[in-house]
Amino acid sequence: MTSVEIAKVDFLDFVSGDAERKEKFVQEIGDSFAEIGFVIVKNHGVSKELRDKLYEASKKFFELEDTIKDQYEIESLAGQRGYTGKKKETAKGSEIPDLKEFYHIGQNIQGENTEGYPENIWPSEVAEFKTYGEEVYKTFEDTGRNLLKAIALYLGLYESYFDSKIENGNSILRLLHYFPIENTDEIEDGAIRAAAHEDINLITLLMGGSAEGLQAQAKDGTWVDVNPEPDEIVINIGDMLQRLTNNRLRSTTHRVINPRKELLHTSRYSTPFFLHPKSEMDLTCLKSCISESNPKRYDDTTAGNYLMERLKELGLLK
Ligand SMILES: O=C(O)CCC(=O)C(=O)O
Ligand SMILES: [Fe+2]
Repeated sequence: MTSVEIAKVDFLDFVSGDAERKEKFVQEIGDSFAEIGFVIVKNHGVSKELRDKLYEASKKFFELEDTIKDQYEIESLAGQRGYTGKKKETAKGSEIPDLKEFYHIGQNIQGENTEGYPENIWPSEVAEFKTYGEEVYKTFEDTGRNLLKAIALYLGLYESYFDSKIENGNSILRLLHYFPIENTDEIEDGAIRAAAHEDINLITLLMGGSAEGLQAQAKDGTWVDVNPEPDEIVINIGDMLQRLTNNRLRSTTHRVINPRKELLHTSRYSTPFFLHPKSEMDLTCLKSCISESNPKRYDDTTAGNYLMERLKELGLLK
């Protein structure tokens, strides 16, 4: 059995202005997304300084008492903004809640057309949370737009194909904390940090797993460790892009496993950015991805309807 390689690429190759480097980048990420659904990217645009600042702010928030954090959990928002408490989210198909808590920051558009986008919630105890959260959100929107340009080229579409579809899209920045477990009696048998799941959105940009644990499932079922360097981010394909490309690009199942017993009492922090389009984006499978050997696998739908369906499955929307 050959081991599966997740491509490591340099984002500067895509924006270098050198056609050959650009073409190589497109091919490498596309092939890796088609094979394992993941790539690792360096020089992605979020500076070390900004990364560190967001991490500090996140740490400061999650170290607050649960009773304070609970004030930022607003049930009517279905987890789309603000805090979601410990052991609340259960992966699709799993019975046991994940060992995590998280905070969601969403799209912030000024003026008209804010329909469907609830306002963000900011914790008054950690003022920097808003400053750095918004800055990382914007940077990831830019990096994500560029990565989608590369993906469009790989698929034979025009480079800016996704631009209008993701402008002011419904993306979410998730500050995640896998909390320390002092005593294994506190956790249900089989509970892990994040049970096996697929992401719902177009692509995910994941920053700064402060500890190991992320694994992606290869086609043959084996679990592959995903361990980027601190200055790299992990990109993976979500279900919306898998659907649009009729499975040509893979939305790979992934999970975060628990550390060994001696390290269970330590935290793990990470920050995924779930890049979503606007709700009206048509997710009908691309004609170029349908063939006799790969017949159309999905019914036509829009991003908005698909998201509702998935949130209901997660028990977040009634
Ligand atoms: O924490 C990680 O490394 C991955 C998180 C993840 O997969 C998710 O929140 O969807
Ligand atoms: Fe995920």
